[in-house]
Amino acid sequence: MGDYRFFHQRQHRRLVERALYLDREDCHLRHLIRGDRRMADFSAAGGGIFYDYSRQRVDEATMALLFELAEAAAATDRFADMAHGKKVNVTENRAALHMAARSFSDHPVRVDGHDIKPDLKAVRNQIKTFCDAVHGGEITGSTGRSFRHVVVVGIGGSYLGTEFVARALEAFADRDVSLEFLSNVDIHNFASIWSRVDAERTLWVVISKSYTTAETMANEDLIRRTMQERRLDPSKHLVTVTSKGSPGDGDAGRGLASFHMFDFIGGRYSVTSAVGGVPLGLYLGYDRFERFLKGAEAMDRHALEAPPEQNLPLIAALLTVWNTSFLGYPQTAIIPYASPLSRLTPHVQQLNMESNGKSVDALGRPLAQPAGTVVFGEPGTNAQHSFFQLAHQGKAFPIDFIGVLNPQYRMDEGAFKGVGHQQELWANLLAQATALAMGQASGDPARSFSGNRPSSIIVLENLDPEDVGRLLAFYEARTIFEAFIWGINPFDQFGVELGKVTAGVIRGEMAARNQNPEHDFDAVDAINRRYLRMIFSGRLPG
Ligand SMILES: O=P(O)(O)OC[C@H]1O[C@](O)(CO)[C@@H](O)[C@@H]1O
Repeated sequence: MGDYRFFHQRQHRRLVERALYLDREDCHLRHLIRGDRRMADFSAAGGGIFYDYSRQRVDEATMALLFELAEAAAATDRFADMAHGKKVNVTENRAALHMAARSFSDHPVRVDGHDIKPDLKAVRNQIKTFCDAVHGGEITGSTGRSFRHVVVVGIGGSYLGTEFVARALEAFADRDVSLEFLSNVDIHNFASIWSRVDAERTLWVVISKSYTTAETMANEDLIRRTMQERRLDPSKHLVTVTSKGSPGDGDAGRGLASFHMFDFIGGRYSVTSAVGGVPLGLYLGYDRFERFLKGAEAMDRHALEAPPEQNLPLIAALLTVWNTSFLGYPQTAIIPYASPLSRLTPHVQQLNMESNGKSVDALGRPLAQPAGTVVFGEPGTNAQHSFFQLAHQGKAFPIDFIGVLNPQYRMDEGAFKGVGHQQELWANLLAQATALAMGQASGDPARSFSGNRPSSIIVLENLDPEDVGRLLAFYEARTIFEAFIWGINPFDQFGVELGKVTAGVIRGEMAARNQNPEHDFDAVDAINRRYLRMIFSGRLPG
C-alpha cells in the first residue's frame, strides 16, 4: 500500500503561500483573466467535453504546484490501480470497478484471480433480453397485459444516478413506458405514484445492493400487500437488482427475474451497472443505455490516458482541493444551463459528499482538516432568480456552469429581443460567469459587487446518451481524483451508519407502543420521548 498522507508537506506549504499571494488586489480575477491567452491556457478538451477554468482563481505557478501535488499523491497511479482491479477500497478490502461495467474491450480485469468482465457482459445480455421481451409483450403482468409503467424502488445510490440519467434523456423515451421513482419511506411518495400508475400494467424494479435497506424493504412490503389487495400476483410484477446471495436474490417466487450487482461496484458508482441498466433499458430502450455506457467509457479512457495537464477530471479535482482546502470555500455549486440536467446536482451531491466527506485518511489517521465540499445547485436561469444574490454579494462559492451547444429540441424559437431561447440561455450563463469574476465598483455600497468569485464552464456539444455518459463519468473520476489527492478512501461510507442504528432504537420504541399502549418509550432520551408522545397523540404539546 502507498503512502496516504494528507497533503504532502512541501506542496502543502507552498500552496498555502500561493493562496496568500493570490489574495492580493493585483491577483483579483478581473486582472487574472485579462489577456487573449487566458482561456487557451486555462482550458482543456477531452473525452467529448470542453472544460474552461479560466475564471478560477489560479495562475500558472499555482497550477504547476497543483500538478506537483497530484504527482506527490500518485493520483493517476492510484486511478490506474483502481481500473486494474486493485483493492483501493482499503477499509472494506474491495476493488472499485464501476469502469469495468462500461468497458467494451476484451481486456480482462481480475479480482482475486477471477476475470470479472464476462460476468458483467452476461448481466448486460440478460438486461437486453429482458427489455426486448417486455417491449415485445412476451413478458407481461399477471393479467397478461403489457407493462406501461416502471417504478424504481430504491434509495441513495440505488436511485439517484438512474433518476439523473432518465430525466436527462426523457426526450429519447419513446418505448411507451413511464418511469417513476419510489425512494423515500414517506407514504406520500408511494401514494402519489400509486395514484398515477395502472397497477395491472406496472413493473416494480426493486434495487438494493444489500436488500436490507429499511426504506426499500418497507416499500417492497407495501407494494406486495397493495398488489395482493388488487388481486394481482406481485411476483409477476416485480424484478430485483441486488447482490448475489442477498435476501432479494433469485427468482424463486420473489419476482420475474433477478439481475446481479457486484461488491466491487459501490452504490453511488453503480448507474452503469444493472442498477441503471434495467430501468433505463426499459424506459429508453437497451440500445440507448448502451450508447450512454459508451460515452462513459470514452471519458474513462480520457481520465486514464490523458496527461495531467490535459486531464479534465484531474484538473477539476485539483481545483476542488485548491478551492476547498487552500482558498477556504466550504461549498460548491453545479448550475446546468439545460433543464434535462436538473437531477445532475442531487446525483453528484451523493456521489461526491458520500465519497469524500471524511475526517480520516485511508489509513485511519486524522486529517489536518475534514475533506469534502458541500455540493448544491439548480438549473440556470432558475438559480439566478433564487440564490444568486448570495453568489454575487454574500458568501462566495465556486460554481460549475454547464452549457450545451445543441439542445435536444429544435423548434422555431422566434427571436425575442433578437435572439432565440437557446441563445438567451447562453447569454445568461456567460453573463453570470463574467459578473461573478469581474464584479463592479459603485459609490453605493449596496450596489457594489466585489467580484473575484471563481467558476468553471463545462461545455457539451449535444445532450444525447453518449454526452450524458461522458458527464456522469467526468464527475465520478473527478470525485475519485479528489479523494486520492486528499489521501482518503472514497469508497466507504461508515458515516451513514450511526443514524441507521439510532433509527432502529426509535423504531423499536414505536413498535413496542404499537403492541402495548402503556409503553412509555423508556429506551430513548427525554427529548425523543417527548417527540414520540407527540407523534402517537397527533397533537402539538401545550
Ligand atoms: O443499495 P442499498 O443496499 O439498498 O443501499 C442504498 C444506499 O444506502 C447507502 O448505503 C447509504 O445510506 C448508500 O451508500 C447506498 O447507495
